[in-house]
Amino acid sequence: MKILVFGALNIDYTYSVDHFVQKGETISSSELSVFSGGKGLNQAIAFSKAGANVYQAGCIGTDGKVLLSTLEEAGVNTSYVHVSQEYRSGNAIIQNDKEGDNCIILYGGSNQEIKKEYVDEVLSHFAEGDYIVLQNEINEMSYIIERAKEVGMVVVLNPSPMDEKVFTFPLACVDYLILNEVEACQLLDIPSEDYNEGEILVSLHEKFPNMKIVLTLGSLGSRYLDNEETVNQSCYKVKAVDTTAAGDTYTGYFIASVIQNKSVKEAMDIASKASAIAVGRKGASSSIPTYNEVIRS
Ligand SMILES: Nc1ncnc2c1ncn2[C@@H]1O[C@H](COP(=O)(O)OP(=O)(O)OP(=O)(O)O)[C@@H](O)[C@H]1O
Repeated sequence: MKILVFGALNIDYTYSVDHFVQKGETISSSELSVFSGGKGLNQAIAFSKAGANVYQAGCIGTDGKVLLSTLEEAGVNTSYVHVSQEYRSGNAIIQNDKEGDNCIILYGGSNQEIKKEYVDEVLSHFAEGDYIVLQNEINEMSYIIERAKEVGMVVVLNPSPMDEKVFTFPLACVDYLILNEVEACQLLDIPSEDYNEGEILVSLHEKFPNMKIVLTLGSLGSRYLDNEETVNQSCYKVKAVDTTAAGDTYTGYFIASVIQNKSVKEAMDIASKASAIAVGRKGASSSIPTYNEVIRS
């Protein structure tokens, strides 16, 4: 059984600054850190660390060698990643000030240059029963979902970041929907303050009765609902240092565990343990723990 994570790969340039740059101003940065990111890359790494046989698809520029190295070091198969000669890799310019606040310029770059022929080529290497895992940071999402379903793949969607495009996706083709509370309320078009988690989950199930739904709730844990069972999972207590990639870690570990024939309850438990460890560490993909770290914790 193969898993394909088809999503965005980003180079994050993080500059430490005294204050955010103002209109017309030039400032110096005391430190530059370069990180590999993008929800596609983070989730592929989470799958690999969870012990899954995972392939990455997506498009980078010739400046994106660092992204391939990060993936390969984590054990992700990168042979289907496309290297564009025309576009730069997706990237983010992040200013990080003394108070720890961020201000970000995001450039989609090659992440927004996915071509249908490339999608067809990648999917020709996969078969019925393989899994495809998608987020919402690349173009041609509807085409990818439709084609993956035609191939007979199990479709996992994490509709993040949530925007109007998600409403145009062929959602009837989605088997697993993994999302946080804010994304769920946007998808249901309801104000979050008027509904509790249970009501949100039931409303999602009414709207998408054939999906297996995982609602993540930050430090309040997570909930699962399908036609057969409801499972509530509390989170593992940890001193939160950096919540970046908590959801990506959860998605990778949850689906990897389901594929390893663990029960939903067991999969949620492992995913919660893994994401709590990630929350307790600084960084995005670098904070995702290995399977051994998770079971020993
Ligand atoms: N403060 C925390 N302490 C322990 N576990 C946490 C904490 N925050 C998140 N988690 C775990 O991570 C899971 C996913 O978190 P969350 O619901 O915040 O996802 P998300 O909003 O998609 O995250 P992100 O966008 O930051 O990657 C939660 O269901 C929980 O198990």
